[in-house]
Amino acid sequence: MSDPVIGIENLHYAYPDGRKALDGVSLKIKRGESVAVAGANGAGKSTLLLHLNGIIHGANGAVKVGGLPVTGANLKTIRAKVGVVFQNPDDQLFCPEVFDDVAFGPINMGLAEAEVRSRVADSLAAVGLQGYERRSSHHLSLGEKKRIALASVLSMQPEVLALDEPSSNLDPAAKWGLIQLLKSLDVTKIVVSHDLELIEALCPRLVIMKQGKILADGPTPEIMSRVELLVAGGLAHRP
Ligand SMILES: Nc1ncnc2c1ncn2[C@@H]1O[C@H](COP(=O)(O)OP(=O)(O)OP(=O)(O)O)[C@@H](O)[C@H]1O
Repeated sequence: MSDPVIGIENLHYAYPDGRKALDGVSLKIKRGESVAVAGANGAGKSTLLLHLNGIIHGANGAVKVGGLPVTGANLKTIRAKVGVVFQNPDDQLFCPEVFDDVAFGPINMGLAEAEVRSRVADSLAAVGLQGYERRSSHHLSLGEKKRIALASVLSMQPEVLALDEPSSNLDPAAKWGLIQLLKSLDVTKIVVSHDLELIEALCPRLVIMKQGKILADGPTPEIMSRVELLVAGGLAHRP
């Protein structure tokens, strides 16, 4: 595979308390791909995501974004390239007003005020929440908060969007709205999810993780048809 936008080579990670979360993960993702990462609770999916923009770093070059190793020295560049959207928008939104949350990344990138304003307006329009600039993030519905959290990442115009459980706790209409929105975005996507409907609708490629390792990686329809894999990966259960 030529020039992967994400290249992970034999990544190991244990949390400071010694708990092993990743045990030799290798994964290459091409520009423009939309890849789901699934697996049972505790399989290591979120830990993997946190490595992509260096929230966890220090893996000595095991993770590369556009060929650039994710290290402390490269964090600013890496974070402009990879936007991570957390499962819980309250972990992402911390400003009194929506404008400030969505403007935070562009301001941090040193962009001029006019460019910041235009990026905020464009990102809110992209998530269907035009005119929300002066609303309080903390007084929005969960579906709206998730969209604002996405806008706060889109405003940095990342090359890669990494999303942790984007559909969790959304009602069916909000979930399908989000799927259509994500489908319309022309960026590389890595989507951690247990939601088989979302995976089928959004991601042609599916990676299943188990106990810190990759158990399967291939075309979504093919992997979905292998019940034993879904059971082993904690995505389905036998009665
Ligand atoms: N901050 C932490 N400190 C210690 N161990 C942690 C920490 N965060 C996660 N772990 C452990 O690391 C392993 C992988 O966790 P991780 O959150 O990456 O799994 P996951 O696949 O995202 O699970 P879920 O589907 O429940 O979100 C688990 O055993 C978990 O208990």
